Parts: sequence; C-alpha cells; structure tokens
Amino acid sequence: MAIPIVNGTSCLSLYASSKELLDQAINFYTNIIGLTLHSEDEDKLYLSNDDSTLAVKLVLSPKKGLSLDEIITKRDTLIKSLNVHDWRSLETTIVLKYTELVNLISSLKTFNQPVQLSPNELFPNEVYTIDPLGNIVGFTTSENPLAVVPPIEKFISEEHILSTLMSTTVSDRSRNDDSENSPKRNIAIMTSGGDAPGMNANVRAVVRAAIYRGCKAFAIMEGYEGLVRGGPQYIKEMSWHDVRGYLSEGGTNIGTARCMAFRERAGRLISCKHLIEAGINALIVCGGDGSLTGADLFRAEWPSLIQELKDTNEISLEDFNTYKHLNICGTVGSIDNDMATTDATIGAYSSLDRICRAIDYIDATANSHSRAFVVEVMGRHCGWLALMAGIATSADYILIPEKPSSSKDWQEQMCTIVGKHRAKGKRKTIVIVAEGAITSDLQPISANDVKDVLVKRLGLDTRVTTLGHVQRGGTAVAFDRILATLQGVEAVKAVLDVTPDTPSPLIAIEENKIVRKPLVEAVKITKSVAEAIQNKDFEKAMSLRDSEFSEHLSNFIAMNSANHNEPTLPLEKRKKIAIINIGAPAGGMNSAVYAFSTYCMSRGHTPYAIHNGFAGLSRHESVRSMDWLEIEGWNSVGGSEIGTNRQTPQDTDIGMIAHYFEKYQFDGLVIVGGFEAFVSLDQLEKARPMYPAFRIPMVLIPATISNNVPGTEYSLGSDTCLNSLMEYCDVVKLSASATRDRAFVIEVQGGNSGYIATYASLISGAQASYVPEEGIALDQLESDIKSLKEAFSIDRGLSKSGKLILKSTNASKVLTTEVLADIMKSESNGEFDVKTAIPGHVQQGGLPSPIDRTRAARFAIKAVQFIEAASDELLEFKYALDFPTDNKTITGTAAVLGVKSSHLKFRSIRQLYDFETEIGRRMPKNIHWAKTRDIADQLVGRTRLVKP
Ligand SMILES: Nc1ncnc2c1ncn2[C@@H]1O[C@H](COP(=O)(O)OP(=O)(O)OP(=O)(O)O)[C@@H](O)[C@H]1O
Ligand SMILES: O=P(O)(O)OC[C@H]1O[C@](O)(CO)[C@@H](O)[C@@H]1O
Ligand SMILES: [Mg+2]
Repeated sequence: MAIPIVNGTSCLSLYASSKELLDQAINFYTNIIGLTLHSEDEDKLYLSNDDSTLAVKLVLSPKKGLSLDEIITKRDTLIKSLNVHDWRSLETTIVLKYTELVNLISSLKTFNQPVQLSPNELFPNEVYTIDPLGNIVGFTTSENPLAVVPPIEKFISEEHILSTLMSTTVSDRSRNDDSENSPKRNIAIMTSGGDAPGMNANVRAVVRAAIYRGCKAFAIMEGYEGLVRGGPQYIKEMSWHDVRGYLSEGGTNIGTARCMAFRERAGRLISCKHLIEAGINALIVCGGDGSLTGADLFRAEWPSLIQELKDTNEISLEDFNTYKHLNICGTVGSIDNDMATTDATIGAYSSLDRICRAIDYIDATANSHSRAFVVEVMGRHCGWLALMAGIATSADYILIPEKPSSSKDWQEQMCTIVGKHRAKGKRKTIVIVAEGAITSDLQPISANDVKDVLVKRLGLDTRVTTLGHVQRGGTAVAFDRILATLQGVEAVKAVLDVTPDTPSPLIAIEENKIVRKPLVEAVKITKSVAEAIQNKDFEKAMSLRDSEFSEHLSNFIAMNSANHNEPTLPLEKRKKIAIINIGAPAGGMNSAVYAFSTYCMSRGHTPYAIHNGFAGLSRHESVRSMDWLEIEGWNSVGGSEIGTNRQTPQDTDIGMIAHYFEKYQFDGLVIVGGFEAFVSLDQLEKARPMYPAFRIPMVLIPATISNNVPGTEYSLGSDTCLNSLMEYCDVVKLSASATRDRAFVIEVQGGNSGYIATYASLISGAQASYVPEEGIALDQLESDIKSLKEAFSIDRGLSKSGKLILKSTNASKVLTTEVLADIMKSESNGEFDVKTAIPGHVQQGGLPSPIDRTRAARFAIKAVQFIEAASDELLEFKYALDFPTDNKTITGTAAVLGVKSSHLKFRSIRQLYDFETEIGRRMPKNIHWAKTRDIADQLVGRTRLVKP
C-alpha cells in the first residue's frame, strides 16, 4: 500500500508481508528519516513527523441578499480573528500549523545510511524516495502544500485592458516608430480562398491578441483582392469592439476572394506598395493551400518587389529600410484539410460536422426505402472529408483521390463489399465520393458514375446527393473555434518573435498541440502531394499526407471488411476480447464499441460486450458476443447502447467479476469511461495477484465530458459536450444581446475539473469563468463585476452585447449560481440585469460529434492492437505474479490510452494512479489547459488575479 506524503499528507500506514520486511521499513522511517511511530490500532502502525500538519476547512456562507461589500467585511473580520492571511475565497483550506520538510531533506544528507532521492518531475519543489516496502515517500519544500490560493499575480495591467476596451477605430495610421507610446507593430490579418467556418474566430483572436500586446490591428478586406486594390477601404484598422460577436458567426466577415491578379507578379508588386503605404509590418494570412502558396511566393519575392518599388521611386528610402523584410505568418483556414504539416485546418471539422449531419439524415430515408445513396462531398484534390465522413457514418464504401484503383477494380471492389453488406441484411447503402475522386489513370469518378454501377450491377434503387456549399455554411464547431483562436493568438506571438533570419512560420496543430512549422516547407510538401498524384505515385502521395491520414484509411478498410473477409490473423493468434462502458454516458462510447467490434472481427478475434457495467456482469452475467448487423448504425447514436453505470469492481463483487472473466476466458479487456473507469482499472490491476483472470492486457479509453482522466489531455465525449454547451451558450447570448444590458450566469458540469468551463468560455466569448481549481476569490469577483459594469457602459444599446459568465458547479459550493447572479445584480445598481441558466445533462450531448466518432474509432483500434502486442509480453509473466517482487514488468499491460501533447500514448495505470493523480479530488495532478484559461481571459480583457 503506497500513500505518498507528497503534498502535505503527513500520515502513512505500513503494510508488510513479513515481520522482517516491516522491521526494515520501521528502521527506515525511525532511524533514517527520523519520523515518530504511533500505534492506534493493534495491527497497524502510523507514522508522522512530530509537528504534523493540521488543516481545517473554513466555510463562510453568505446569507442571501448580502452585498459584496458586506461579505468582504465579514470575511475580513474572520481573517483578523484567526490571524491568517491570503484568504480570498469564501471557502478555502487553511494550514494553521506546518513544519517545513525542507529541513528534513537537508538533514537526510547527514545520515550514515544513503537515501536515494529522486526529483518529482511534476512538482519541481518535491523529491521522493522509496522505502523498503516499495512505498513512495515524498518531501516537499512548498511552504503551504495544502493551500488552494496561490499568491496574487497580476498578469496584465488593468490600465492597458481598459484603454484597449475604450479604444475605437483610430484613423491615424501612424507608422511603427520607437516612441514610447506607439504600438510595437501594425499587424494585419486577411482571409483568403474559400471561406471556412472559424475564420471569423481567427480574425477576432488576431485582432484582440495584437491589441492586447500593444500593437495595432488591421484587416485586409476581400483577401488578396484587397491587397491589390489597397487604400483605407480595403486595409482597415480594427478596434477591440469591431470583432465582437465574431466567434459564433459563419463565413468570414472581412471577406475573401479568389484573386487572379495576385497570381501575377504585377499584382504582388502593387500589393507590396499598398502594405507599405498602410504601414503594415506583419501580415497573417488565414487561407488554404493556394493562399499560403501565394503567401510563400510573396515572402520569397519581397526583396525584389521592394527593391523595384525603391528603384522606380514608388517608395522612399526610409520606407525601403523600414519594410525590408516581410513578416508573414500562415494560419491554415480551409475546409479541405489539404495542407501538409498540420493535422487539421480551420473549418475542416465544421464541414465534416455538416456532412455527417446530412448523412445521418439520409440514413433514415435510405433505410426506409432500402435504397443506396451516393453522397458527393467537397475537398478539392483531398480525400480527408470523404474518409473521415466514411468512418464517422460507417459508410459502405468511399472513393478518394489518394487511393485510386483502375476503373474495373473500384467497381468490382465496391460491388463486392456492398453486395456482402446487403447479403448480411443491411437495408441501406451509403457510398461517399470525394469531388476529387479519380481512377488510377487520373480519370475523374463522378457521383453519377458510381450510381450507374450500383444500379446496373447490383440493381439497387440509388439516389445521388451532392452536398455542395452547405458544407461550408454555418457557425464553426467547438474544435474550429478553439483551433482558430489558439492559432490566432500564436500567430501574433510568432510575428512578434520572428527576426529577418527566422523562416516564416505556419501555425499548425499536432494531435493536441499548437506548433509553429516553416511555411516554405509546408508549401513544398503540399505541392509534392499534387505532383505525386499527377505522376500516379499514389503511395508517395499518401505518405506525404499526415500520418493520421493513412492510419484512418487503414482503420476504415479494416472496419469495413469485418465479418465477411478472411480474418487477417492466424487461428492461434485470435483472442476473446471484452469491452465495457463505465461512468456517465459520453459521446463516442458507441463509436468505440462499434470500431472495437468490427476491428476485432476483421482480425479474427471474438468481441464481447459486457452490458450495464461491472454491476451488470457480477449480478446478471451480462456478457454477449457482438453481432455485426446488431451494431450497424451505432456510430451515429448518443448514449451507451451496451449500458453504463458508475460502479467499480469493488463496489459490486470483484470475485464474481473474476469468476466470469475466467468462465469466458477473456484474453483482453477494453474499458471505456471516465474517472470510475480509471479507478476500476486500478482495482483490477491491483487484484491481479489474487485473481489470475485479471492477468490479461487491459486498456482504458478515456471517455468523460469532464476530461479529468489522468494520462490524457483528451477524453471522448468532451468535444460532443463542448458543442452542446456552445450551442446553448450561443442561444443564451443571443437572448441576452437582444434584451440589451443583460448577463447570464451559466452553470457548467465537469466535477472538479474546470476544463469544460474554460473551453466553453473560450468558444463563447464569456466575460469570466469560475472553475474548481481556482475557486471564487472575492477580489476576483469584485474585479469581474467592475469589468462587467464597464463593458455594459461602453456597449450601451449596441447589438451583440449580451454577456455570459460561466461557473463550474463545483467552483464554489457557497457561491451558488443563484447567489452569484444575485450578488452581480445587486452590485449593478440597476444598470444591468443578471439571470441564471443551467443546461444540466444537455451537456452530455445528443449525437456524438464527428471528432468523438473518429477519435473513438482510432482509440478503439489502437486498444485492440495494444492487447495483441501485450498478450505476447504477458504470456512470459503469466505466473510471475505469484511472486510479488517480480511483478514490475506486468504493470505496463494495464494502461490508459491518451493524448499527450502531440502524441498518442499508453501509460501504465500504476504510474498514473500512484504518482499523477489526486485521488480525493478525482483529478490529474497536472492541469494541461492552464494556458488556455489565460488566453480566454486575454481575449475578453479580463484581469485574472488567481491562477489554478
Ligand atoms: N501559386 C500562387 N501564386 C500566387 N497566388 C496564389 C497562388 N495560388 C493561390 N494564390 C492566391 O490565393 C488565392 C486562394 O487560393 P485558392 O483558390 O487555391 O484557395 P485556397 O487558399 O487553397 O483555399 P480553399 O482551397 O480552401 O478554397 C488565389 O485566388 C490567389 O489569389
Ligand atoms: O466556392 P467555390 O469557389 O465554388 O469553390 C469550391 C471549392 O472550394 C472548396 O470548398 C474549398 O477549397 C473546395 O472543397 C471546393 O472544391
Ligand atoms: Mg485549396
């Protein structure tokens, strides 16, 4: 049993398997690290340092109707009488007595017996060592390890924000000079190529981040066309308020175009002159592969363009010297997702959302008439939209430019697969054709070609649906708002960072991480994809798309061949693998079960579903093998088809569970769920010495809207949740705006995790968000109310001025949503109204989002692959667990699959549970989204006084 005393835990129980071991451990604690032993129980020993930490929790409950001033006065009296300081919240943990363990650490060095101390990577002011029983013993130098309120840190000056908020469009286009008050740079943003949902969010982020950093922000209207035309009509300075409401608006408000003139050198020459005239010294281009190719060319040509302008006296020598280097940066905005070196382009997932919704609708009518539908989707020369839609809607067949075959082959293959699906009883057929679909002879394949084949060869009643520009319409999904916002902020940072010697950057995303890539490289690789296709080198084309693309394609092919092709594994390698859902429903749970089952079938494994969680198993032996036809369509439904509940193995009957594992001879287990699933995996792993049935590979696929599973930055369901919440917030904001002078306090779920509240505030443009990690500090509340008043007084009577405040349910138990709204209302002195809105379980979402569907497929298939690989490894250790000292290697076979920065990783449950989790709070120790909170606040001009 290992209970670390890291983070202020001052008590440790010792359990040893023999007297000898226990004596060794006692010696270690008493003689080596100098702790005192206590015995309160006959068979248990407790250890603590003499001056053990005493923590008390004080809660001040404000009576309804108390003003903020009265509450603060009350709190201050308490603070004085208790003689504590730094207590700014209504509820907090205060350490009244504490002896610094730092002394202990230094004294360790003086003992004769060496103690091996290791640094704690998560917390730099902590070290740990391992006692003879294998317990982790941690030491901290933190002065107050139990305090939840860190020292006040002002991140930005309030004056700066206020002056920014007050600024209106300034017509004076003063050039960037070095005088103290002048802005650092004049940064312009343009949107170009086909419009894409999220472009507005990108413009908003660039404008506000530029102003926040003391720069002037400009918009180039109508893409490159605006640059070619020039002048104040096309190059406009933007104020903080000009982009209000942009987050929820589709298309691009600053206009876009496909501009022929910019393709010519003459067009670029005049553009160069116009940029200089406007005093722009940094340009951010949000567009697709074409736009960024243009940007790259512009950058490469800039020295010759500016030279020519000087030689022809179009610009002065001073201008020539000031604007010698074009400071340019790309943020990729296109629904096509065809730009190399980034996993996703702004708009692609919104478009995928429109496509999946349309196919979900088509499904119903196709099923009713037992028809086939050929759906043509956009994407120009890229098959990403078609491929992802194929996975998300479990289409029967897809045709994409990256994997063409001869005219004869694709027809043959499609008819075989569709024919087999029909023979198995499927009533509907969906074939998705990318608009760029071609044969291996580069002949285009149209939707009508596909229809003709289905009609002639299979006699299917077939219809064609071309989705067209619907795919580019509407508001951006949550992912695109996040991507566009984070990329916009990063782009501003990037143009301020670059020097004449650094390559122009493109802002990309890898898994979950925003990164900078060289623009020139990205353009080069993108071009070579097109060249490879033209040269019929399709393997190369595929390899040049990002690695996720080919992974998704092989996953689609595997799932699609389930249960009718010869399985890919030899008989002796085929296994019995079970899947179970644990915890609250989360979007993507069904998709995970679907992908798991079909992939297992394609490999030759037998997939089993354990229905209704561990309680279902232990009480009703709820095990069923999966049937292909039964799971058809599960991808597109919300909730959990196999049933889920929160009970862990120990909550039910772990012995019975082991019995059934034994009975069904499971060779592997996939658990899909949130924190209870995490705890369940821990319990099963710990029970391995007792129950050999659990000595099988086990993988947790994180799925919870709270996104609080240690070991991953992403849990299935959190995207679906964010989208539901975003739609809810948009509607509430619309109402608040229409009513004028109204704010809403919206209560957000998420347990002790502020992830959902933080991201929802980023994508809805909320004025403030309160999360459990920070609590609600009174001075923060005071400051937020002050900003709210100021914002309302500036916005008076204007449109789009509704305000939102998001509050995690657990941010404060005392300051409930109602109380918070009451305080704000009474502080408003009648200048604005405050109402509450509680979306509740709507946040679990209805239909799973395409992101959750496709990620679920990827996670589930990776989980099966992990079980295949770990089984071999485990075989060697099958009996090793009878000897406790040998059990180390096996712990890696019970793992959490997660996204960590830019990688997908399997992390051992032992490492995660023992070192990286705050079990009591049901949270990972490390909060990966702290920076996002800063950005969400920056972009609404909020001054945050408390950090998580
Ligand atoms: N090779 C190039 N040289 C100069 N300018 C270019 C070049 N390619 C594209 N552009 C400019 O970028 C504009 C947009 O390009 P394009 O129409 O290919 O769209 P895109 O940026 O790829 O976006 P999307 O594909 O999403 O519509 C073009 O109209 C043109 O002004
Ligand atoms: O809107 P337009 O100019 O007709 O262009 C359509 C093209 O633009 C895109 O929507 C975005 O590049 C492509 O998928 C499609 O081929
Ligand atoms: Mg393009």
